[in-house]
Amino acid sequence: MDIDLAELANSCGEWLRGSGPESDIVISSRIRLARNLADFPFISKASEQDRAQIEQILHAKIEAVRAAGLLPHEVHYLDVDQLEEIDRQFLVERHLISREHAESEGARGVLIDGGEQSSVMINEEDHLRIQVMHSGLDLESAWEQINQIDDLFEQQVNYAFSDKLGYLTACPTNTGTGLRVSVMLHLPALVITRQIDKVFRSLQKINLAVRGLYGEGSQAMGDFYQISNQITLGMSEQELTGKVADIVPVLLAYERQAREYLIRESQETLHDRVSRAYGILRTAQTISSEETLHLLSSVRMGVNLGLIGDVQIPTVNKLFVHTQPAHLQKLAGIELDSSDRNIQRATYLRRHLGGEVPPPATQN
Ligand SMILES: Nc1ncnc2c1ncn2[C@@H]1O[C@H](COP(=O)(O)OP(=O)(O)OP(=O)(O)O)[C@@H](O)[C@H]1O
Repeated sequence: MDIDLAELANSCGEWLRGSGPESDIVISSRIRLARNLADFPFISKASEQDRAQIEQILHAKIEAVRAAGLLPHEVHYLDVDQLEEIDRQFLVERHLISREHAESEGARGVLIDGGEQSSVMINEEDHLRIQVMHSGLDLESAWEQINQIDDLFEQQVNYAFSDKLGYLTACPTNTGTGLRVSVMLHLPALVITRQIDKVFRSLQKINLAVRGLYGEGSQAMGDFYQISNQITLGMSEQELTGKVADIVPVLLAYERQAREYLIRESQETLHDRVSRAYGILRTAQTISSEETLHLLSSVRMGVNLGLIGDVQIPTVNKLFVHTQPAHLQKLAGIELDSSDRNIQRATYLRRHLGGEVPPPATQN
């Protein structure tokens, strides 16, 4: 069950594969379920001993299910409490665990499938947080996959469930279905044309949440936005999935209209913005991750609009993640401080975008 994170760093997670329906704008679709064991207190009230016991029980069940050949893919279990900080950060950048899971303390783990489509966090805010991520707009099959994983766990353990309320969760906002359905959208033209706030205000009015690249409380870096349901009670899983799915075509139409407007009204300015971004990424000698995300966003839009021809979307998507701090260090195989990371990031970008890379220094 061992997984080599350095090897994993070389690949790209499923959600950034850059394929699937509407993948020019819809980066990925994610569904997660919050579940708890009936016989233990919620994590907020659990003792260290409870947490350790929950982790042991769930880990043992996973091993049993795996040994019985009931898990569809190759899976890996990681003891998150025992991981180095950089490895935990790496899993956050990969969107396989949340920042809270990386930063909290005590017995906790994560189950990851080899294709990185699914992961199950143990002892996050709830005892179990199951997630499935697919590239592009693909909520239906993500739902089918997560439903199967959920059924598998439900056959093994006794979930906290009330006939009246549904699944019981640590935070009342998740009670009921325990479901969050989200799509990660790339909306640079709505940002440039300053329409994004208006769009988000309308989404909030219909109870949809808008979050940044790393979920709750995170910034909208690289013009990536997650749109998800805010309510989990009083609606079925299908209705909640439909609510998010129904809004996506509307948002796609807005973003496409904004892109057409930019091309029609200010093509030179747009082309200049995209070309400058590409130029900086191909030539910079030192660059922060924030600036990289910002510039890659323009390049991504430029590729989709045919303004840049010699780089593909999967490459750009990969660069969004590979230039994050923990990935850079995993790829380099050494720990780097912030200023060395900026140099390493610039070198990595030049190498992957066809810029000039100096030959390795020779020793006399
Ligand atoms: N569509 C998506 N594609 C890729 N990653 C996603 C997507 N939606 C959410 N994530 C990632 O999942 C993680 C958790 O996100 P977030 O905090 O919004 O949701 P959550 O699991 O519902 O947690 P909470 O209960 O705190 O609301 C974050 O790293 C986030 O970036």
